[in-house]
Amino acid sequence: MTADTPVSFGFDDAALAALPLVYQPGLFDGQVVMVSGAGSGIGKAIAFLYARLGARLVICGRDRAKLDACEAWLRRLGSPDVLVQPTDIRRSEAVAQLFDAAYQRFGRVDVQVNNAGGQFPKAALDISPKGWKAVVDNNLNGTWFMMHEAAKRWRDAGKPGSIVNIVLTFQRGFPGVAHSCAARAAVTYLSKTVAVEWAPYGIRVNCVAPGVIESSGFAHYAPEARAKFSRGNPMLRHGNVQDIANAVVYLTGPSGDFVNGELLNVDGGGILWGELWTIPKPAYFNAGQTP
Ligand SMILES: CCCCCCCCC/C=C/C(=O)SCCNC(=O)CCNC(=O)[C@H](O)C(C)(C)COP(=O)(O)OP(=O)(O)OC[C@H]1O[C@@H](n2cnc3c(N)ncnc32)[C@H](O)[C@@H]1OP(=O)(O)O
Ligand SMILES: NC(=O)C1=CN([C@@H]2O[C@H](COP(=O)(O)OP(=O)(O)OC[C@H]3O[C@@H](n4cnc5c(N)ncnc54)[C@H](OP(=O)(O)O)[C@@H]3O)[C@@H](O)[C@H]2O)C=CC1
Repeated sequence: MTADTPVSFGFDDAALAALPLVYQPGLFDGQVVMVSGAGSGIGKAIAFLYARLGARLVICGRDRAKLDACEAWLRRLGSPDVLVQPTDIRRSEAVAQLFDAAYQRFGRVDVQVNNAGGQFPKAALDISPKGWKAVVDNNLNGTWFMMHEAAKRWRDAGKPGSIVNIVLTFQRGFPGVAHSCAARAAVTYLSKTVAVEWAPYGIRVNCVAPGVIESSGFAHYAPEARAKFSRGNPMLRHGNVQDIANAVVYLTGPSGDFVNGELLNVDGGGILWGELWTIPKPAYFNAGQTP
């Protein structure tokens, strides 16, 4: 491989579409599932799986070309209908338009998966005010606009619903991504709070925390950091995007009917053992060690 060779991470679309199913086909027949960030990585895997289980899909992200490519697969995989609506989740008016379009087309939304998000690796001391705001806006405010809009419409229509927010394993802190750690912890406790407030409306709210999942998101990290990712958990390997998709379906299907306000770590035990550096590991932590 040369420096110019494009690197891709995770399954290609054909491989993703052919993974073995652990759920019954038809499980989501008649239901409408909204997935943000469905044009790539984990979000695409989630959308593919719901399509294979019979759901109609509403997919959003900022990049229409990626969403259009995904739509073609979703139809091929068995989704009876798909709405593509490019949306920046940070813009509350765009989120409202997304819901207007979804209700106009399908008259309902049953499941919302807030997967869109991300960050850049940087030592906390070096994060600029603009960079901090961009990450918090994307991951906390954007997710909130989506959840809020979904829940208002369910309450007004007297219909139940289920939300899953994709966060990250923030529980031990996360050196190199302080902005995202703060935002995802906030989303998790926001979710626990509204899981109670919205229970009277039949709305469940849960979170999934991926550990290191080999996906298109890897491209945002330095090769030196990536090379060590697989050693960041007791299983000494990456997870894959289907691990996360299966967890999301578990929470939103009949299997998750009595699960509410929960955070499900899908990380190979990474919060219990192992270290992950998205920035170079400071020499301080190697002091006194023999090579
Ligand atoms: C966590 C799990 C680990 C897990 C540990 C190991 C596993 C890793 C595997 C992957 C984990 C993932 O989460 S993968 C998911 C990764 N995917 C993503 O991050 C995609 C989504 N990310 C984004 O859209 C962006 O990067 C995001 C940070 C949110 C900002 O988007 P915006 O378009 O609003 O922002 P921009 O206009 O580009 O930039 C705004 C400011 O942000 C700062 N900024 C933005 N990108 C920057 C960069 N690469 N390096 C420095 N600074 C940057 C600058 O200050 C910018 O100001 P100016 O300088 O003035 O312009
Ligand atoms: N892969 C991993 O190991 C881990 C991933 N995660 C989280 O999982 C989620 C998916 O990541 P992954 O698939 O790996 O990486 P990707 O970079 O492939 O996915 C991020 C997705 O979010 C969308 N997105 C980002 N910002 C916005 C926005 N403002 N409005 C709408 N869509 C947006 C992007 O779409 P577009 O480009 O079209 O805007 C893209 O499809 C992210 O929240 C990520 O932080 C958490 C822990 C670990």
